[in-house]
Amino acid sequence: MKKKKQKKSSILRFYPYTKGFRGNLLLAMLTVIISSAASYMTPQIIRVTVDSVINDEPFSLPGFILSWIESFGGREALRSHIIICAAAALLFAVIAGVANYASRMNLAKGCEGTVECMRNTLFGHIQRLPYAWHNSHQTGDIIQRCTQDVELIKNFVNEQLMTVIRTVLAIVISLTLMFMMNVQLSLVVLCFIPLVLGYSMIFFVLVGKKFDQADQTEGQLTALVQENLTGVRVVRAFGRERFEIERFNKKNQEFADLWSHLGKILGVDWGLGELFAGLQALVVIVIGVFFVENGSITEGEFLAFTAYNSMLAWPVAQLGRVLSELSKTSISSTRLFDILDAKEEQDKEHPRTPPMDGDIVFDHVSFGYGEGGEVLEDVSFTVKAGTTFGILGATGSGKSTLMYLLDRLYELPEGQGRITVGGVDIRDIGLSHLRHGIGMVLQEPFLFSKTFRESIADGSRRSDLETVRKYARMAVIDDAIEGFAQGYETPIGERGVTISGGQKQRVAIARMLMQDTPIKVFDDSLSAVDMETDAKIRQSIKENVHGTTILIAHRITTLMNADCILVLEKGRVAQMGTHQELIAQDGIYKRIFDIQKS
Ligand SMILES: Nc1ncnc2c1ncn2[C@@H]1O[C@H](COP(=O)(O)OP(=O)(O)OP(=O)(O)O)[C@@H](O)[C@H]1O
Repeated sequence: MKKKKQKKSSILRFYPYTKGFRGNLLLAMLTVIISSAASYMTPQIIRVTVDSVINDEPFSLPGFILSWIESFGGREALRSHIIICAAAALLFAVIAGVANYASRMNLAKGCEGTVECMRNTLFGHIQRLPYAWHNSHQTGDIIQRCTQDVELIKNFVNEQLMTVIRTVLAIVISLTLMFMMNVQLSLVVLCFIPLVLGYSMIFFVLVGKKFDQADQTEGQLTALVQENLTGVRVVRAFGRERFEIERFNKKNQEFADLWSHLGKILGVDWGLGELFAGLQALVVIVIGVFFVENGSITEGEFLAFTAYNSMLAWPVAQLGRVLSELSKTSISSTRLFDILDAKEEQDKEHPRTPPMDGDIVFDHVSFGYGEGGEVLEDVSFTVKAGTTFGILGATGSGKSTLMYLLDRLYELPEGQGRITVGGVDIRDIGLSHLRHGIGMVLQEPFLFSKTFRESIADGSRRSDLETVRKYARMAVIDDAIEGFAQGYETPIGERGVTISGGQKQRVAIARMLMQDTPIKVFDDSLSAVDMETDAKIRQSIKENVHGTTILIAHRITTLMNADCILVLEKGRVAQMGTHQELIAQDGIYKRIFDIQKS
């Protein structure tokens, strides 16, 4: 089999997200070069001051600087105005400072803009990913990828990439200047670079496992808190507080131990880093003094040399850390591009937009979710336009799967039957058109954190109170909402009032009814309301609602008035007919009816 081209974490893949901020990023790079170059000029000023201003060595400077010094009065003028040398050092320090500021500012703007663009793209992409993809990925993991992984990449560019650029510049600029001053002493410094770099990289690769462990423990700690808060009711009901506190304390202790252990290891690294730097300085000083004595280098050059040597030590050690952290960033970018590479839901090239008020036909439909085998086997039935169609079946018989397929939350593969609405295969219908034509209320509906009025009007063009109340009355929830102090303006959800499962279902029913879709699906959505309210809602829907209605339920009373009832058994059609026809047969429907009647 041809191997799929691996392109997941290539750095070039970030390029499109920099659009609009490339100028800032480029400026950041240019100014960091200026800042680095300026800061490496100070040792040169010291060298010239010592050798050619204080002592009598000839000036070793580019021609244009020499002619400027001559026009000013030469060596003597500088000697009597030594402040000029100090001012030159200050000037370069100011240039370095201003360039550094410009670099930081542009980098922050460029990075934030790029990351904002990435987050928007990610979020938009996730909205368009198939439901199957969402079902096969953990929500917590997706959130972590969109937040922490994006942040890690941002920090890498913001901090570490700049460290790489600065260090490479430091090595190139200072070594060039050092080689220009003395080749032998430069070679001594050069020998230390791979040593410090290698040590630092090996150290951080070894310690990297501990960092991963600390990350994982942090994730577990967060998950533990999240689980505890979500399941607070169970914790209280079962008196698990002490157990939960002990569990948290244990994990927290593990986390703290890991970090204090890491602190010790990092302390060793800092200590060894200082030792390396000291050793390097010692060698340069000993050899340098020897060279000064035998006249190989001047005093000024020696001073400049020691300055460059100490300026190099720390960035080189940092570079080792950054290079070893690159693998962490590359894991994060692979995790991000895993999401971005997932295929979005797609329409056919010329999607059709037929009226959605026709017959719904399931024609020899078979479907399985993957490894678990077939969930639906050769299912065929017709829901006549404008009628109420009931679906009854045991738990796991495939009732919801039928609706997922109708809404194309899962795509029915070619060759496994057809589903049509008004004679048009749903695979040919535009996704948005199809879903706008089908309203669905699930057994455990999700309500956003809004007021009752906003929740019911969600997705509809109108949101005036009178219209909202009309649909709330249909869903038999109006009285309950009016019972709250703020009525329809009462916020629900995390920051608002907590409502019962049955109230939630009825708000969701009102929301779906208000969208007034030609097809309405109630997927076990009356399961949490009492029998009396169930009957009232069905009566109200019968009187007020037009279009095709599909009712999925376990209770026969919920379905018995439907125009046609399908009985599903282990993914197959077991029976189909009206309530009267079905109770007249000796089948599963009658058995359930008898059980529920008694
Ligand atoms: N996303 C999924 N991935 C894999 N298997 C699934 C998925 N969703 C459902 N199933 C399996 O498919 C079968 C049918 O599930 P489905 O939800 O359609 O049944 P149901 O009749 O609606 O059940 P219930 O009455 O409990 O809601 C079950 O065995 C279930 O475990």
